[in-house]
Amino acid sequence: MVQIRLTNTRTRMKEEFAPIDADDVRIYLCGPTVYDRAHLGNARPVLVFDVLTRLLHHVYGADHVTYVRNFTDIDDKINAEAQRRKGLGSPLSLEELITERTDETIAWYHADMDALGAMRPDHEPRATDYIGQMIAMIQSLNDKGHAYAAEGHVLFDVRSFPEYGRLSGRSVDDMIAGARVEVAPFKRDPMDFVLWKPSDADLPGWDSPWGRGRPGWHIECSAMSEALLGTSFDIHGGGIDLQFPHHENEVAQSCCAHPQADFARVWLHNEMLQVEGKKMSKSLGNFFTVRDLLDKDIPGEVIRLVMLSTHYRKPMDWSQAKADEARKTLWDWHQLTRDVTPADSPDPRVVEALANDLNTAGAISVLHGLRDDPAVLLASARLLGLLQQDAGDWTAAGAGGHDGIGKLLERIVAGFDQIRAEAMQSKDFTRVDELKSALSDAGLDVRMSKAGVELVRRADTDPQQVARIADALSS
Ligand SMILES: Nc1ncnc2c1ncn2[C@@H]1O[C@H](COP(=O)(O)OP(=O)(O)OP(=O)(O)O)[C@@H](O)[C@H]1O
Ligand SMILES: [Zn+2]
Repeated sequence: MVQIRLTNTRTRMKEEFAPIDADDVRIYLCGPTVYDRAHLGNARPVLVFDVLTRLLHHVYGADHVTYVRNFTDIDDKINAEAQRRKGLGSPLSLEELITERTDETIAWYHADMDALGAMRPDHEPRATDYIGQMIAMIQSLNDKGHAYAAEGHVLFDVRSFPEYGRLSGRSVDDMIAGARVEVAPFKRDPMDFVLWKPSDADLPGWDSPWGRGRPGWHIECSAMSEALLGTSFDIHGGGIDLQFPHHENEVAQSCCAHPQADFARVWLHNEMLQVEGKKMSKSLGNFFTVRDLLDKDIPGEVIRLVMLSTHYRKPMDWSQAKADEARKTLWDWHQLTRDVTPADSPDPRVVEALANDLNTAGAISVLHGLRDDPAVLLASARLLGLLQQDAGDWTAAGAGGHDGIGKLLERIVAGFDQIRAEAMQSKDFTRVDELKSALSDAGLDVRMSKAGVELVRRADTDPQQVARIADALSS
């Protein structure tokens, strides 16, 4: 059997992976808070865990892996959006508006992650369906002396868990010095964190032994992972930004509630997708969504290849040049593997690369060497979720051809028509001529008539150049 090795954040070592139960390998990924569209950074953990799942399926069998990814559907930002809609005069109740917002966000999330070729997890629990389990866990922490109630809140007492800080490698005192922690008069220690808090009368809340309220974010994942995977499971992951405090707090809760169990044995954290050296994030406002890219006719598969070209533990950024390169590669691979039946098994070097701490970049470079063996190329690429059967535009016949160029052409024609109209007014045709020669260089013939501009593809049409022209016209 292939030996998988993974870098465990908990031990800071690359370890040989040995599942608790090879018949049921259990993994949990912290999923999104469903208040808005996923940005490109949010897609990174999804793709990393998708490749991990595919590898586990390959090694242990698809029926012997359980993959859970939650939806956090309790959040101030969700409430704020519902209140905004109410303010705009919606006849729905606040509760209905909250459900409307979370449902639509989950539908977007599914559509966007599907477009990236990510498999749906086996379970996608919503926090609101596990409130009972959260209350029970908080109660048990309270009973064991790890939590205390104060002013309608229940707080976790970090000083009651000597290992607090081990996952992120910091002592409680260092954390207090370095972190911006919420100081509240009812906290015994500034690092104590909320397990339960009161809810305003007009906002969603649940009855509990501590009054009407709602759970803190961290307890959600502790309760949902236990409910679906048990008190000890194999791999828990997310972006490195979650290591502290979210994952540190999950460890504290779960290990104190079940001192005999391991909680998560391996912690897997992906590095950040960055924009000019900073984490792409909603709060910094330096983000674009997966949907933005898809709408610019960048196929999901191109996004996937770009993301997997960098090892998950390295920061990376997105660039048009990377997308162009990936588009070219995929175009080539799709041509090579058209009508090819995949080989029975992938190239062992691809499996080996992935088994070595998910070395996706290494696996991709092996793929580049498989041009002469399309059947093996196809089987191997599929282990990375590439060249899947339903890869969409690349193989679809029709106006767009094989590479999703159709929509780009529509945009270029619209831009061209406008430039031509302006030129007729000003009698300056420089831009029209420039555009015509750029299009010709990109492998498109331009036909102009009274009815408008028509673009005709030649055999040498270069999809990347066409995409660049379309982008330039719409910017
Ligand atoms: N720039 C990024 N690069 C890689 N992973 C990221 C990035 N930003 C967030 N993530 C990951 O995305 C997942 C969903 O996170 P979450 O829903 O908390 O994000 P968010 O709050 O919408 O995003 P943000 O961090 O931008 O405010 C988490 O696993 C998180 O670690
Ligand atoms: Zn979580």
